[in-house]
Amino acid sequence: MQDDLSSLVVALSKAGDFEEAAARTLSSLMHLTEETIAAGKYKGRAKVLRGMVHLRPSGGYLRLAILEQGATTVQSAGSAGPKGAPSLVSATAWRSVVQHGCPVFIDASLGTLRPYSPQSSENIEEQLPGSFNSQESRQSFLSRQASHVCVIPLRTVGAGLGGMISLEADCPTAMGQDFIWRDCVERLQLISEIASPYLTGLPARPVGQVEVDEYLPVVGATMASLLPILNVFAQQEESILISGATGAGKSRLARWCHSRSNRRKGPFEVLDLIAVPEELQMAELFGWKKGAFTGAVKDSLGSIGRAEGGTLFIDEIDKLSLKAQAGLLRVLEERTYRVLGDGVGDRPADVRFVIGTNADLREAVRAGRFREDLYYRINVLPLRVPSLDERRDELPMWGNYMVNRRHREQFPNGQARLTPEAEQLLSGRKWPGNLRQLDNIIRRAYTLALVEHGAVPELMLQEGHVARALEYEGRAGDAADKGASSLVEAFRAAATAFIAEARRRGTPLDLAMAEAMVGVVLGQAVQQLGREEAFRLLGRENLLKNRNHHKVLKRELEKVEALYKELGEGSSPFAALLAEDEAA
Ligand SMILES: Nc1ncnc2c1ncn2[C@@H]1O[C@H](COP(=O)(O)OP(=O)(O)OP(=O)(O)O)[C@@H](O)[C@H]1O
Repeated sequence: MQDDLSSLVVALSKAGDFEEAAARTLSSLMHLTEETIAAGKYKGRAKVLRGMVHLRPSGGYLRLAILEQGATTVQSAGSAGPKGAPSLVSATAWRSVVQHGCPVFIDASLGTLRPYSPQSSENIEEQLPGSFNSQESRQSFLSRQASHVCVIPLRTVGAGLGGMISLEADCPTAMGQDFIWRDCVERLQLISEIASPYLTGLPARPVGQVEVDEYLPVVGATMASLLPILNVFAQQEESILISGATGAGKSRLARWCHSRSNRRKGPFEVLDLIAVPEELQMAELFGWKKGAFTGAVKDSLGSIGRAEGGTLFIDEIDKLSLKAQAGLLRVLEERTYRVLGDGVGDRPADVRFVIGTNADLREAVRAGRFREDLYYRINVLPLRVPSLDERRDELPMWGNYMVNRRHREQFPNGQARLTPEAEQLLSGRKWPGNLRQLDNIIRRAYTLALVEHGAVPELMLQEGHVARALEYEGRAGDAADKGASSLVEAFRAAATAFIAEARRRGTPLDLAMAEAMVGVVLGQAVQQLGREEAFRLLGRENLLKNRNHHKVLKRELEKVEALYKELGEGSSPFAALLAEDEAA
């Protein structure tokens, strides 16, 4: 063992990248496992199948390497291998090492796991947790002949759990019995500890040519290192959890995953929970039959039904009510769902889920707002989208891409570019609002450039254009970044709610009703601030001066009134105001 360890240390110190370190480590671990089998009662009856290194620092997957028995190089996320993307299900393994903080032995045939404790030889056996009860993870192990699995936490210096190593063996005769893991686990742990700094510290092997498309048009160094994992995730059937700051590009990445999946010919549906009131979430998810509740005038498909054969992206998952969480968990586990008010029974859910969040779901679990079993169930393939500030090398490329994309809407064969000085200006500042904020600045700068140069096919965005766009943003105050995007968000939320209502009703809602939004803002402002202050704040002081404000307020509030009536909601909260104005 001493010699083996010395040669492992030498090999690791020479390793140039993560893949090489993973191959050395896994081959040592598998070799030790084989020796242990050969020395025990399962000699000749057990086979070591493969080992995997999963790097999962907080937030998401970073790297994955798989060493199949007999191979000398790892199959990494970037090299899918002859059988396509490697199957990755590790929800159970991950959950158990996080929960127990020690090696865990899984008996996949029996569906049980045992945390290893050196102090006690007691076998405290547990049923495999949540996600495993669904049979899915268990089936995944069994489908690759893995009857027994040993999972070892991968610790990083000072940073806690950085990932795990799993070793899979095939030994049907050991079903329900203590397999060999207990005999070698401490040595397996020692090897893993020695390898940990190399596995977590070495860079990934550079990927070759990166293919870009409209959903991921710009790939800098940070995103390039995530692409292999993303590629593998895209091709799995399990749920992907995409976390990241607002505006960082989660929904585009979800689309990218769909476009690279086997379901790409199917629909891509989005359910943005920020726009769906809690009481409508179940209906939005599952759909309903006519008469299922008041207002359900005809049958309607829910998001799951509409995503049949494709992908459903559920954004802002932390907004899901506890009741709807139970419903979603059932879909994920059973792969069936029931339409509200449907007496016929369950329907199969042929849908792949991609989940988006910018909230800390672990915190939500701790606070009791999010079900722990659902958290682990959707956390099978986690990915954290880095913020724009974490991938600053992309800034000039994004700037050019965004301006050119806009320009080509007018001039399909034209070109718009940023000057090097303008690029530098973008690169020199922080982007708390991420891609969305950058897009807004580029849009403003583009308009300024058009005003100056006219609509010409070849357009240059100069430093001055970008500076003025930034200045404009600055003038609106430091809170502008947040304010502008949250105001847009608020409008977007209102629009999504409008669409959701139109769908829920099953009867057409006239688009003209959306115009009532102006009246809602105006009415609300007048109620909150008084007439004069409200008109001043909303830039309509002139109406006060020429005494046209009564007429305008009346016109806008009538639209609101009509909307309330149409929706069967009775009088609007501005009815008294309207009566007042009519009397005036
Ligand atoms: N591939 C892209 N092409 C062009 N613009 C993009 C792209 N990705 C992101 N953006 C810009 O960034 C904005 C935010 O992108 P996206 O909606 O994907 O982010 P998000 O992380 O899902 O945001 P949120 O959490 O607020 O829903 C887009 O509206 C667009 O302006």
